[in-house]
Amino acid sequence: MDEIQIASILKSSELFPIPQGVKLSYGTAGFRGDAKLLESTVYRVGILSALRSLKLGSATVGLMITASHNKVSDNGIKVSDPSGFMLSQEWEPFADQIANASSPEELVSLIRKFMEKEEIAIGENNKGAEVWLGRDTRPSGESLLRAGEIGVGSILGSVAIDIGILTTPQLHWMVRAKNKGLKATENDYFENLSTSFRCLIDLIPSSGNDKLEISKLLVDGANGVGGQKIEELRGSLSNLDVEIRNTGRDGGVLNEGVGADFVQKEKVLPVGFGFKDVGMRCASLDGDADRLVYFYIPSDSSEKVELLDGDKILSLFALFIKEQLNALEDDEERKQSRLGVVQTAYANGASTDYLKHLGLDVVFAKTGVKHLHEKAAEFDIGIYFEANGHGTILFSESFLSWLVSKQKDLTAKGQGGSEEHKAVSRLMAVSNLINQAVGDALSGVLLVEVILQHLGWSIEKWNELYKDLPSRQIKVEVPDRTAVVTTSEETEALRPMGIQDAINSEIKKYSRGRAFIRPSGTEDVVRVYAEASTQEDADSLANSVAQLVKSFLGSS
Ligand SMILES: CC(=O)N[C@H]1[C@@H](OP(=O)(O)O)O[C@H](CO)[C@@H](O)[C@@H]1O
Ligand SMILES: [Mg+2]
Repeated sequence: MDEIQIASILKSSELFPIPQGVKLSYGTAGFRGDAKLLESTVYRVGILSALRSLKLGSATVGLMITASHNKVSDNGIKVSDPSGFMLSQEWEPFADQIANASSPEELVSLIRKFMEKEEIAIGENNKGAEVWLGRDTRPSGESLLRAGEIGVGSILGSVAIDIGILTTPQLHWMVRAKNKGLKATENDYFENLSTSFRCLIDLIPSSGNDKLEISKLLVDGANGVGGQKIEELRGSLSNLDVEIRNTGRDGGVLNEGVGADFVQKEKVLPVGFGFKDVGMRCASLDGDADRLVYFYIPSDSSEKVELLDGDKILSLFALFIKEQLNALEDDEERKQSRLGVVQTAYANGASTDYLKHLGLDVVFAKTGVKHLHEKAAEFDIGIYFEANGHGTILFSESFLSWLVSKQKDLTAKGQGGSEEHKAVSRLMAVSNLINQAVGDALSGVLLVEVILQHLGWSIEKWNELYKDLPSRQIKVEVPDRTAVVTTSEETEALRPMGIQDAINSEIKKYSRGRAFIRPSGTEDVVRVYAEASTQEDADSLANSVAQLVKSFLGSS
């Protein structure tokens, strides 16, 4: 790193002094916290993303300013690798180090060491870095984005491009497309969704179409960016009647009493929905539209909703994909294609039983989509979902090329109209529709909708795939959540010593009891999850485990 470069970082970092007494960690999904304290973090992640681009031959890297389902006064930042996936976990320690560097000099020294270790050069012979920056609708987003731009710009020769207000998955999709040399604008994203949706609609068997009159879908946009983007997309979609509420334009506050996180955790109606909507098919997105859950109001006697969470969306997708694979009649090898599903410890036990019953390979990963994504990528078709509604379907490159050649073969043999050809075409359309980079509520909604139309199913019928075991989640505020250390699958606590034995004794008291604790990676809390055969038991088990957490760790 030469003197001019050092001077550039020293000068710009003076603009963003680090707040006192804040310890930042890249966490489950990037840095998050009170927006007022984040400028220096975003500036520094701007530097990191420029270095990441240089490391990967000046490929485009994405920077997304969002705190997803957190309250509106929070914000956050996450990095999209050139592949469109999350930032490589190998770089997270560096992200932590520079975010916490206490002075401009320390920052420079950390960057210098890291560049040496990673053999990153900034110089005339290299092309500069390119970083695309997006943000959600939070009011703090604009000034944070400027801080990110200044961070990128402090690495000489780098270009920062402001892509504007986007959903997180849109930015990931655009970055992935750009680096694959494909059309990568927001319009291209919309066009890709509407074309592949249309294709799947056209492939619906006519008997499926007759069974169900297409009823209106109600969408809760969490007062965030997702509802606004569906509004933009709606014009180019036929066969989908959708009404969008909580777009954020009608005075509602982001994530307050609305959105996928609220509906999934509280299992009650979001603001803007009422008894007039009994029986309607409803979907809820989160603040940055990478999560999706469905729900309906079963009767007009309570606020409670019937929730169709990420597990149920995963089950619907798995069923549909399996049906298509089964139709590949004459190809034993590909019929055996490895279709696998990935869940976390938060998956409802009944969903896991159901998926295993379907004959699927079910594997578990740690919380956080980066962990699920990695495992799903090991299959020909890997479907992953967190119970909270974040997930997608990954198709391996080799499976996709097989599909392409199979489609050609069948057409050449005059079997263009065969069931097998249709199944191949459906799988190809799904791979285009569903966001291969990250979970995406927009593409998720479209896939759910077209599968329901294909099967001729109502939301109630879909809900009957299996019955959720009653569950309860609680957040416990403690002085130091890092005092909880878990096993790699997060189902057992190794520390504090003795707490797991105490939890086990509680679990034993309940039929189908299951419970675990883990420190949140996005909030300053310890999370408690419990499941049992009745809601009262799940609540009571969760409460007693929460008490244990308080007595072992103290309450704050
Ligand atoms: C129980 C739960 O819902 N945890 C969420 C939450 O992580 P925590 O580490 O539990 O705070 O936010 C993550 C990012 O959105 C998401 O991936 C994850 O599933
Ligand atoms: Mg989100």
